[in-house]
Amino acid sequence: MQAEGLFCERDDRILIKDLTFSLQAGEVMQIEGPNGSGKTTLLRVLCGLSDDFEGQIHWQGQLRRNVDSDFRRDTLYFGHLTGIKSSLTPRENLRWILQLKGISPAEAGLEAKIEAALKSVGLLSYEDVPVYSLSAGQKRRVALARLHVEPAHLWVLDEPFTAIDRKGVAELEGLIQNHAARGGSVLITTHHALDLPILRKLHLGLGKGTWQIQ
Ligand SMILES: Nc1ncnc2c1ncn2[C@@H]1O[C@H](COP(=O)(O)OP(=O)(O)OP(=O)(O)O)[C@@H](O)[C@H]1O
Repeated sequence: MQAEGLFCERDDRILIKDLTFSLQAGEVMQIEGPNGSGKTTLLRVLCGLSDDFEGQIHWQGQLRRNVDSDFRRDTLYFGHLTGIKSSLTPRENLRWILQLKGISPAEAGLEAKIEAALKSVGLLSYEDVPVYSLSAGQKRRVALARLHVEPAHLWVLDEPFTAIDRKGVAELEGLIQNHAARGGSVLITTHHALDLPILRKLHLGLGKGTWQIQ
């Protein structure tokens, strides 16, 4: 993904000014900055969830808006609202999310994959209870199970560690590392100090749209 000359303001406050960067296959980029500096806004802009910006975003060498359906198919967006439905069970949620990506529930091996994903996030024996009866951390874990089953080149993770216990944090770091090692790309916002080898940082300043890449 390449972003060129991004400019973004909200409520007359400039969040991002003249931001240019690229994210290559195998790279993890952490977007950091104080509360309200524009991290979520930037992720939403990059993913096409907000059109309120200036500048250009390219995906696989093409303007992202021209290849929007390819981009969505190849992107996993994990936001503050995780897209998990409370009335469905963890198993049903994963089936539904995969269906949205065009994967048929009848696909060979899919049920075993879903089961393995739920086991990996510590939800074995909770597969068939409605999500509304799970704890806050377990609900986030249902959403994190997507990372095990949903095929996507680009992971966009907005504060994925919220409500996750220490073991879960280490597991998620491992997942991110493996994804990058397989050639995937990751954009992540977190206030947590990440322990990952392939890590660039984009720091957003608070006010006037300043930024810095390390
Ligand atoms: N749709 C919107 N309309 C008006 N203001 C908005 C909108 N979206 C975001 N903002 C404002 O833009 C600023 C940046 O918000 P954003 O959620 O991107 O920050 P953040 O860096 O992710 O913050 P945090 O670390 O607290 O999650 C905030 O002051 C917010 O109120």
